[in-house]
Amino acid sequence: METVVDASTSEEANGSAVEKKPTVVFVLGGPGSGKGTQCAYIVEHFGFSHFSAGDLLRAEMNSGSENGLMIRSMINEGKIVPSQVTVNLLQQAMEESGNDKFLIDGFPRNEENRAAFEADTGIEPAFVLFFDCPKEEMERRILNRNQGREDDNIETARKRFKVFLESSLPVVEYYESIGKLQKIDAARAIEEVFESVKTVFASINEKED
Ligand SMILES: Nc1ncnc2c1ncn2[C@@H]1O[C@H](COP(=O)(O)OP(=O)(O)OP(=O)(O)O)[C@@H](O)[C@H]1O
Ligand SMILES: O=c1ccn([C@@H]2O[C@H](COP(=O)(O)O)[C@@H](O)[C@H]2O)c(=O)[nH]1
Ligand SMILES: [Mg+2]
Repeated sequence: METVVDASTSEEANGSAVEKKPTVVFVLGGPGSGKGTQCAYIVEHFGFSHFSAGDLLRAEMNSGSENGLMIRSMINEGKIVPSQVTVNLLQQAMEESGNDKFLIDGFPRNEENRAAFEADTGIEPAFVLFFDCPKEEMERRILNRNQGREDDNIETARKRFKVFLESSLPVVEYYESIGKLQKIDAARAIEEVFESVKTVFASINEKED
């Protein structure tokens, strides 16, 4: 199994060099909960590279690749693209970034995604941010987004909410069960949400110092 790693190494007590794994934070939350919006602020303040799995899939869909049609059909139905496609795109983006701190937004979407990422990269997240937001608010945000996304319509949004409840929430619950979940009330103004996010990242930085 290939491990995605930063080129840097650290010395073990016996003097042998060991690969230093990148820091990964998964950013989860329902459709329209504000993941992308908050990730942009985190990048500015804390030096992470941000990869939205949905954005990577949309870019792949528009690139004319052999997976393009399959990805478009899955996105328009609100379904989860096979893990290997998404994990490969994430691995490639991480490798090309030259960074060793990553925000992975909107992934893992289900248990299979979670297991595939861990198996292929050997990386477990340092922690998981979860943006908790009522469905009515997420629906309002999606329908007002106006970024030309084909899946921002009421019919697909409802399918995405259903998939979120059935497949993605169990992943959130898993991370809660192992003590890695940082839950944020996302039903507030953008700046207020970011105040809570900042507290989480600041306390993690303190622990590392
Ligand atoms: N706290 C907030 N209050 C009001 N509007 C917000 C807030 N956060 C984000 N928005 C707006 O809601 C819309 C959805 O936000 P964003 O794209 O960040 O969500 P997302 O979780 O990445 O959604 P998706 O899962 O569909 O990619 C955007 O138009 C954004 O400007
Ligand atoms: O890991 C992933 C992430 C996304 N998808 C598909 O893309 C759309 C849109 O995702 P956003 O995070 O809202 O940008 C999502 O509904 C899925 O169809 C995916 O399959 N796997
Ligand atoms: Mg997004």
